[in-house]
Amino acid sequence: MARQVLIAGNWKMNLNHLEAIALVQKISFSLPEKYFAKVEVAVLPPFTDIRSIQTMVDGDKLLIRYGAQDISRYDSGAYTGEVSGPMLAKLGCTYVTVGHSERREYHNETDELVNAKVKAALKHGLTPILCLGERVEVREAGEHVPHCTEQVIAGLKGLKAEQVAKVVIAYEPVWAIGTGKVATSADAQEVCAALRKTLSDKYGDDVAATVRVLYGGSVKSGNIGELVAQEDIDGALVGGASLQADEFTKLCALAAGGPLP
Ligand SMILES: O=C[C@H](O)COP(=O)(O)O
Repeated sequence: MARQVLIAGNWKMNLNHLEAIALVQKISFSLPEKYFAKVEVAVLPPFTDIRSIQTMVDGDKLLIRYGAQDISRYDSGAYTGEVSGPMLAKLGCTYVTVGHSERREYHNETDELVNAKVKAALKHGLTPILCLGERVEVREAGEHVPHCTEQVIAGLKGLKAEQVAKVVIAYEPVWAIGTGKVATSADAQEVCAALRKTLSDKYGDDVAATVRVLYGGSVKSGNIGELVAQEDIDGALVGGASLQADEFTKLCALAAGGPLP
């Protein structure tokens, strides 16, 4: 079964709500409609921008999707600073990243918490983008494949096969994030194929054939073509390059097979 390419722009902690409106407008109006049929394009802004984007997407019937960068494991209650699944669902979010390496590192997120957040997203009809990837020392030790397959098993623990089929996985080697050091397409394919094999072994071939596996880490218009040409890479989670309208639009067009708009 053909998996639709997904290009998701993770804005991280950048752009206020006015800047968000300007960027989404630019992307939506510079990427012709035919590209949206070939590639699913999403942005993942800070929480404070989501309502503004929802209003614009609904009002102008834009084809771009959007989501959040994190979700609480809890639905409501005394959890200061948290944002819940029901709140994100009400804002029309499609996606939510879970377990990004920056949250694992700076907010001490464990596999157990990441797993709880994946479940919270699914419970509220959001698609979790489960992020995982190895640090440089793990890669240098040649342990990157088992490291990543263990992370995916932990992140999906307790889910039924039909729930796993709804998840997006993002392989992001930590050493390639924001560094300009992109993994070679062969390196990325090696891990993405191993992740798919793990899904197949645990949940069956149909699930493995359905789940989209993205690559993330210094993705740009210059390398997206080669990455999405790999058999097991179904798109990209894009950081820095998603903050520039021209570059992100070009990247999405190339992921769709071009030509450039
Ligand atoms: O979520 C996105 C990744 O952390 C990649 O960021 P980057 O494209 O700036 O390397």
